Amino acid sequence: MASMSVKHAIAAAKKLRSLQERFNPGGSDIYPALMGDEAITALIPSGNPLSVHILMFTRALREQGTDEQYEKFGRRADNNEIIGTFAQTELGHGTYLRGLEARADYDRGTEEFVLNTPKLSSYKWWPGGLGQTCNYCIFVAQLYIDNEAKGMAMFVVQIRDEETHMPLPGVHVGEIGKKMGLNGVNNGFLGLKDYRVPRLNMLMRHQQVLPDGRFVKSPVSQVSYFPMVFVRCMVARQNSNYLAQAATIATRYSVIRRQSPIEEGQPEPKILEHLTQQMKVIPEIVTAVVYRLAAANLQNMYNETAEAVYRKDFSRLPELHALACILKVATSYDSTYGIERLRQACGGHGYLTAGNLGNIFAMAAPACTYEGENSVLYLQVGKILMKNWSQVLAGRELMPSMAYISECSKMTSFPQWTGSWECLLKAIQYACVGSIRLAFQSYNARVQSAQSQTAAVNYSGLELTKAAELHGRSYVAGNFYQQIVNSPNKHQRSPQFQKVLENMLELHLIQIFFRHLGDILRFIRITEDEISALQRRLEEVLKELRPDAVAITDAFDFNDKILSSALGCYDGNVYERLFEAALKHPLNRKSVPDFFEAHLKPFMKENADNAKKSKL
Ligand SMILES: CCCCCCCCCCCCCCC/C=C/C(=O)SCCNC(=O)CCNC(=O)[C@H](O)C(C)(C)COP(=O)(O)OP(=O)(O)OC[C@H]1O[C@@H](n2cnc3c(N)ncnc32)[C@H](O)[C@@H]1OP(=O)(O)O
Ligand SMILES: Cc1cc2nc3c(=O)[nH]c(=O)nc-3n(C[C@H](O)[C@H](O)[C@H](O)COP(=O)(O)OP(=O)(O)OC[C@H]3O[C@@H](n4cnc5c(N)ncnc54)[C@H](O)[C@@H]3O)c2cc1C
Repeated sequence: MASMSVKHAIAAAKKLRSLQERFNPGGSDIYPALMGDEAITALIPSGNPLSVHILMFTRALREQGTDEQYEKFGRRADNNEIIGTFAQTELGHGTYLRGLEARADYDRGTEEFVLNTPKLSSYKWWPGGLGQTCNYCIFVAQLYIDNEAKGMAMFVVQIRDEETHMPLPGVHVGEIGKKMGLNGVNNGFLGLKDYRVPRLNMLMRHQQVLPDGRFVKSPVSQVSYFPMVFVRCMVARQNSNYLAQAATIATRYSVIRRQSPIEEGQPEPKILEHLTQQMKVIPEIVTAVVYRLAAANLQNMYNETAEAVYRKDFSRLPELHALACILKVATSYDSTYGIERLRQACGGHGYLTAGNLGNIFAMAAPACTYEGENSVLYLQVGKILMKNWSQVLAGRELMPSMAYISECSKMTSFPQWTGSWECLLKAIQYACVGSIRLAFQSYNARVQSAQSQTAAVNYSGLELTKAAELHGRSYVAGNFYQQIVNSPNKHQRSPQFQKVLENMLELHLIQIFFRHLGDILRFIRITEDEISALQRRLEEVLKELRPDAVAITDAFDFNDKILSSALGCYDGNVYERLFEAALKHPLNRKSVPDFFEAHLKPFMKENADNAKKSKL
């Protein structure tokens, strides 16, 4: 599987290169070409062993290295002359970066760094492509000068000979073993023993070690985390894609499959006529659209911030960090749970490999873990919300994506309930700000009682993660509302198209309202009749969107090869394709399976003989 994936990945990389030349001739930015990568990524169902090379290794060289270092390493990496990965996580640490054990000791006598993974737990563990594909890596280690810790630093490390691909002396490298999915990625392990690299192999755009050993600190230490921010932004797009693929499959299957008459004596309807089936499938279609739009917004913000960081303007880093965390978490959680809901909506056939929903789930699910485990990132956002609440209390302005927090903080109570879109959106935002206020009271009480900030974060963790989740809902729903209601190109849309978009907005807002009804009722009085009215509107908008479900998913424009699903094929010949896939199964090559003579027949005969004996 690994070699097949590498073969496909190389074909993909060549296509990526051609896309890049088409979209971005001579440019070094891979963004425009990545638009095509969702297709490429989908075409390698066991995962792309070059993903981390493309997304992290090349970008770290460009963004963390000096211009000279880019010329020496980055250009060759961009041109795929060398293949690298991003080796940060260790067997013993993934989340707590300050606990990483790999070390780089500066030897001023030879102007080299001596790299070591001192214990088994210090081994790099997980980096994509590390096991078999890569001959280089960005090695993230704690920097030591005269045995004094200086923080994390990144080093360009060659791990395999470029000609023979043999591991170099002092390098212990290999594959970490089978996973739930992505088994074509050859995630690997890496141990280094007294492995020396020249001083100029430390990426020094933001922090430097001078030949005499003097250390020049980065103006903003967090800029070394920037490669992770980029992938978090990409995860938001990638996972909205996976959800869109699963929604396309389940929608098409739901208008082919007929089951259970709704009226006695009537013919069996398409299962999408059942209201409960509509509630399983249509909200996932809308969620895929909502996150694709949010991810596009985030990508633009990343581009702007990356350019600013390149000019040493770090002012937008905190907001990008907060949004990248919130969207990476929300899209990976909601896509993973949504794909499983869509698999279940396809009944037994959803459980067949030929339906491909299991593989899409296995591709989407690890995004809840990699690039920052989701609950850790929620806590990160919770901490940022606490800082921003202090700003609100001090009457200071907040970053644009948190401006609603200031507005809601000035409201002494929630206005008269109208049930309008603005009302629903404000309700979610108001509940978020109420949760932030409560979390802050708990957190601040702990800090005031002499608990350290870290401990206060831990013991307020449940309220902090709730506030972070509601902030994510507020941001995503607010972005969708703006795109549908206030978009500058709204007038270019046909009235019919605008109506479909507004139905999707109606469904998204009501669905989020019901998902967080408990959180909302904690801060807003809403009567039983007002809630029942929303229930009716939910049923109504599902009915309204039912005729558009297939057209919306067709607009995702996934061809059959990408969906790779007998349930979601464009021609709708589901049963023929399921049967065709079944007949291809190796066990169907013979009428009598080998295990009959070897195992089954003796087993049945032994039981028959014992039965006879017991009768005698
Ligand atoms: C269109 C195309 C379609 C798709 C194409 C294909 C796309 C495919 C995408 C995915 C492909 C698959 C590849 C997967 C590869 C996976 C790679 C990895 O997993 S790499 C390893 C990832 N590891 C992590 O993410 C580690 C998580 N831990 C952390 O980030 C940090 O430890 C922490 C944030 C949890 C804690 O940070 P720390 O510094 O230890 O402490 P503080 O929390 O106190 O933070 C201090 C200070 O820094 C600020 N901060 C933290 N992080 C950042 C950041 N990233 N950027 C900016 N600022 C940051 C934080 O807010 C604090 O600020 P302060 O003002 O001091 O309060
Ligand atoms: C498919 C895949 C690909 C990957 N690719 C790469 C790669 O290319 N390069 C790379 O460097 N890494 C890679 N990783 C590793 C990934 O980044 C880590 O797995 C991730 O950062 C989580 O760290 P961990 O595995 O140590 O989990 P842990 O941090 O040990 O998490 C275990 C549990 O502890 C909890 N926890 C941890 N810290 C806290 C805290 N402060 N507060 C509350 N709870 C906490 C977590 O929430 C979680 O529930 C990959 C992982 C996967 C699954």
